[in-house]
Amino acid sequence: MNSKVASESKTVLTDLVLPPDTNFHGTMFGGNVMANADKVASIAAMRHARATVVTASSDSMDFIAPIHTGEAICIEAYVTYARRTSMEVYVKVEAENLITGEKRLTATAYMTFVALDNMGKPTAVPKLIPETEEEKWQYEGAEQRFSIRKRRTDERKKRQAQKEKQ
Ligand SMILES: CCCCCCCCCCCCCCCC(=O)SCCNC(=O)CCNC(=O)[C@H](O)C(C)(C)COP(=O)(O)OP(=O)(O)OC[C@H]1O[C@@H](n2cnc3c(N)ncnc32)[C@H](O)[C@@H]1OP(=O)(O)O
Repeated sequence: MNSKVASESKTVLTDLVLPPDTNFHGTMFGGNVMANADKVASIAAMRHARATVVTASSDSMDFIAPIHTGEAICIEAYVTYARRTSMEVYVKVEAENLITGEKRLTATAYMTFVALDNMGKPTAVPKLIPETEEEKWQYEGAEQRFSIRKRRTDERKKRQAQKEKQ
């Protein structure tokens, strides 16, 4: 299967944060941030795979700073690593003060998507070629993040199997 460069998957969304998107503090609901991040990241994964995808997991999403009503939410995502059928996607969420132009980092996450074929079964995706320094740094860290994720998944499967035996 062909290889693809990371920049081919890059996906960006900018939206205005309005009162219905926000909570009692006048800042954007964390759940809304996560839903938007999932949407942008899934587009990045589909651009890489050129297939439909499902979200398999999301590593912890760190909420670093709030996004206020009237600011823009800017989300950027790209594929950082491709395994056989799964892809790791890095998502970065920033807030932009539209008057001053100041941008702040507000959240980051690594999400994993699995490409599916027409039968809904996992299907192979192209390998990833990192080009920029940041892409190479992300690519090199992916193996370690994968092993942490795998340990978590294996432990869950083991506990589940033990429960089913009881
Ligand atoms: C005009 C018409 C156009 C039509 C065009 C329509 C386009 C419309 C597209 C919509 C797209 C929107 C995107 C929304 C995204 C959701 O909202 S999806 C909804 C939420 N997610 C789900 O419901 C997923 C539920 N989970 C599952 O279905 C299964 O667990 C999975 C993820 C398919 C994996 O199944 P499995 O049996 O474990 O498969 P298995 O073969 O063991 O593993 C497959 C791969 O998954 C990986 N994996 C499995 N579990 C995990 C895990 N927990 N963490 C990380 N990786 C994992 C494995 O490592 C493996 O990776 P590779 O080594 O192959 O690279």
